[in-house]
Order: sequence, then C-alpha cells, then structure tokens
Amino acid sequence: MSAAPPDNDVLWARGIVKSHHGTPALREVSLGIREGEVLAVTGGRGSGKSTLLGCLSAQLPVDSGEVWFNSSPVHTLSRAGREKLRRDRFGFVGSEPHLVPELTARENVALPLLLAGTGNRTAYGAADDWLERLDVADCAKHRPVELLQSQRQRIAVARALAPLPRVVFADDPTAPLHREAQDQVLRILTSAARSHQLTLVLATHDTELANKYADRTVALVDGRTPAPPTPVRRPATTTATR
Ligand SMILES: Nc1ncnc2c1ncn2[C@@H]1O[C@H](COP(=O)(O)OP(=O)(O)OP(=O)(O)O)[C@@H](O)[C@H]1O
Repeated sequence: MSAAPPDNDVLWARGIVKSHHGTPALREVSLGIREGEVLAVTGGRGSGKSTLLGCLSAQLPVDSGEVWFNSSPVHTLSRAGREKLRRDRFGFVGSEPHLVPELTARENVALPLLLAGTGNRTAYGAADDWLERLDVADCAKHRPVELLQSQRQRIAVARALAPLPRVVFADDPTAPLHREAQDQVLRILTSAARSHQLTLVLATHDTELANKYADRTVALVDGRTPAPPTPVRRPATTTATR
C-alpha cells in the first residue's frame, strides 16, 4: 500500500500511465493540485492534456498509477463510483459548450442542479445569478441556436459553476473564441473560481493565457512532465465578478 497524498492537495496523482487503444498518452505523470489553486496544464497537440484531465476527473480509468481526490483513492473506484464522484464534486467545461438545444440558457444552467435534486426556486435562482455574473443575463430566455458562440460558452461556464463543484476541469475552454472573448471567459472563470475557493484545472496549448490566468503551470510533452512545475505570478485581481 502506498503513502496517502499530502493533506492540502485536493487532487494528487502518482505515476499515471494511460494509453488509448495501444497509443501511449500519459507516461508516468505525477502531480499535486492544492485546494483553491488555478492550475494550467499546457502542451502542444496530442501531448496528453485531455487525457490527463480525463484521468484526474474520473472520466477515464488509469492503466496504472494512482489518482486521489480529497485523500480518497479514485483509481480503485468502480465505474459507478467514478460517475457519482464526477456528478457530486466536479464541474466540466470543454471547447464546445454542448448545451441542450431544446432548453433555454436559463434551463441549461439550472439543469445540473435540478438533476441533483435541488428545488426549482433555488436552481433557477442560482442559474439567474450565474448568468448575470457571466454577463449573459440577457440570454436567459434564448435557446442555444439563437446565441453567439461566445455567449454559449459563457453559459457552459455558468452551468459548470452553478452547483459550486469542488473542482472545475476546463479543457481548452476558449479554443473556438476570438482573443478578446478568450480573455473575457478566462478572466470570469478564474475570478469566479477564486472568489468561491473552487479548484480549477485548465488545459490549454496557449502558454500566454496560462501564464496570465493560472497560479501555476504544468507542461506536458509527449505524455510526460519533463520539467518541474513552474510557479507563475498570481494575477492581482482576485475579486468576485459581481
Ligand atoms: N480516443 C482516442 N483514441 C485513440 N487515441 C487517442 C484518443 N484520445 C487521445 N488519443 C491519443 O492520445 C495522445 C494524447 O491525446 P490528448 O487528446 O490527450 O492530447 P491533447 O494534448 O489534449 O491534444 P489536443 O490539444 O489536440 O486536444 C495523442 O497521441 C492522441 O492521438
């Protein structure tokens, strides 16, 4: 039996190995993520960023190695156990918003709360609150098809943050956006995470954005972390967005 992870790491991984149909994606990756930290995972195309986020967020089982969340093992959980962990504790934002097309923006944001058993009044109240924080309150009654890509992506961020998960995983969340919209989405995402003490794990190939918004970066090259994590300065702005 291995040693338990450090107490102040909300997520901790040791020696993760993961292949996709025989193609190695992660080769012995180890890292710790502190409570409330904004960590950027950087690297070029195919370096293993999505696979690492998938393993840390219990979406993908590891081939070998260990993943711990809050000092509990994730790598030994069953599929159902991993699903429950994801549903109860984690939030996700991808490069595509994947909103439910039949629902309005407000209904999309409220949906995870309603599915978790939150009452209508509280769920829709939280949805209104987060849509306002993300500056898309005027989109509340519109369906995704009626909205701009940048608006849809902000709604996806609101949907991920509304249940106040312990950890938010954002996999290239600004990939389809223009520079100005990229900055805006990342500014809101990171300041909302900081003001609510949420841990944020952000995958991006854009080192400039990573250095600007993350507390720390971990670079992946060909499924490995070749250098120790580099501390970067924490942005001066840490205030809430409302
Ligand atoms: N479902 C899959 N089936 C087969 N190979 C895969 C699969 N997913 C990822 N890979 C391979 O695993 C390696 C790591 O991929 P991954 O998507 O994790 O990298 P990435 O850094 O997120 O890349 P990108 O920036 O392009 O999204 C690559 O060689 C990729 O081709």
